[in-house]
Parts: sequence; C-alpha cells; structure tokens
Amino acid sequence: MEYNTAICRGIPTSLIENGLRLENNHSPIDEALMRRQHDQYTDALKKCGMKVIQLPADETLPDCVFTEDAAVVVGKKAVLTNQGHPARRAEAKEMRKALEQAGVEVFDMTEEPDSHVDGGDVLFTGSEIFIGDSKRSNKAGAEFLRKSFGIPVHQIKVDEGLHLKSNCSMLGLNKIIISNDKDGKSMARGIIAAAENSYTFVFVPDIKASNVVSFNKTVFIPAGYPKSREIIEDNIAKDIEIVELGNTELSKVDGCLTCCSVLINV
Ligand SMILES: NC(=O)NCCC[C@H](N)C(=O)O
Ligand SMILES: [Zn+2]
Repeated sequence: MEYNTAICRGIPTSLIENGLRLENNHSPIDEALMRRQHDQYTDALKKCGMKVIQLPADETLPDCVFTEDAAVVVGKKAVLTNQGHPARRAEAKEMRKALEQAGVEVFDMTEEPDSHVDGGDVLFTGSEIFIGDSKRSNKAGAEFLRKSFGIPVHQIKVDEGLHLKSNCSMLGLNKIIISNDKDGKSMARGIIAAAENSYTFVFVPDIKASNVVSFNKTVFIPAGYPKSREIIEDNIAKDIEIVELGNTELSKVDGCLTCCSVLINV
C-alpha cells in the first residue's frame, strides 16, 4: 500500500521498568541500544521519503512509543482507539493532535467505554479488516471500526500472543505473511474462513519475522532471521527493497516493527 506520512513517538525511560510485558518475558533492556534501534527505524522511514510526525515521549505513559495501538487509519479516516489496557488509554490525547495535524477525519472510540481496540490487533488488507479477538480488543471495538470505516471487519481468535499482528502482517497486495506455528496456522484458518477476498499466505519459521512493515516499494523486516528473510525475498517483487532493522530491545516489551508507527496517505 502507498503511504507518505508516519506518526511515531519518543521512548520514555519509564518503559524500561514499567513497560507492559507478557508474563513469560523478563529480559533486561539495553537502553542505549533500544534508542539507537528506534532512531534507525525513524531514519529509515525518512530515507524512504516518508514525512514523520514525531510526538514527544511522556514519562507517565511507559508504552507510548507503540503508536500503532492508539489509532487505526483507513484512507482519510482514523479511529482514535480506546486501548485494551487502562494504563495506555491516555496515549490518545497526543495521538488525536497528530491525526488532526495529518488532516484525517477522526472517529473517537475513547467516548465508548465498553469498546476496546489496540491497533496491533488490526490487519487492514486494503479492502477489509481482520481484528484480533484478544486480551486487548473486543467485539464492540470491532463493531466501532466497521461503523466508522464502512468496510467488513472480522474477528480472529488470538490465543498465546499479545496481538493478531504478533503473528502476521501484510507483505504486499492481498499477501499475508504469517508465522508457521500453531497460532499462525490457526489464525490463517480463521482468516480464510472469514475473508471476503482471497489472500496468499507466506509462512515464515520465525514468529517475530512475521511482523513486517510493507509500504510503497519497501519492506522493513526485523534483523536476524535469515531463513525467514529468504522466504520473504522469494515472495516479493524484484523491485521491492528489503530493509533489515534491529528490534531486539523493544521486542523485550512485546513490541514489533509495525507497532512503532501509524502509516497514513494524505
Ligand atoms: N502494536 C503492538 O504490537 N504493540 C506492542 C505493545 C507492547 C506494549 N508493551 C503493550 O503490552 O501494550
Ligand atoms: Zn506489534
């Protein structure tokens, strides 16, 4: 898909101690490396010609760098989400300003206390949305997206991971990259059963490599997964450039590559 603008946010130091983590994840974060990796990410977006709207870090919001969760954008419309975890809901305030600055029409889910969506659960294929039925996103949230965007929205069960896109993402037009494990396979079955369009699935052996940022003629993939990289190379057009980005540190707080930006075409 084509995009020209990205909303990113600085990393508060509070992420290191107070960032939300899945229970099985306790490795300590290397702060300097984390900041370097995030700078490389925003630099790579700029190098690809994207305008980056950079929101300030907020120490009271440890997970605010993961901007993807605070908004869902489809064309010129955006839903400001009411995130699943209460500690993250106040991220909406700065996100609203950024969306308004970008010039999209904002639909405010934060006014509906029973609707919840994390953007990390939302896989927008260009014509329809698959949304994780997860700890963070619920049916009322899915319904809010359907009403706001006027496109089909299908809930897909998320078992182990945090979000739907912890195990999959768009690799290209109607092409979904997805992890070749039990969770990825069950998500693929759910997507096939619910889909209105047909999709090609590209299965990769590394769960983390199933989350890529594909836009214009570029695909960002996490560094360090050579087997998955080969499969990706074999399944994209020859004129698409692969950019490997280190994501070892934010990954310790369950962040993947899509999490750190909201992509918009204005
Ligand atoms: N879109 C995403 O995958 N976001 C990752 C959020 C990680 C953060 N530590 C959280 O648990 O909310
Ligand atoms: Zn993510």
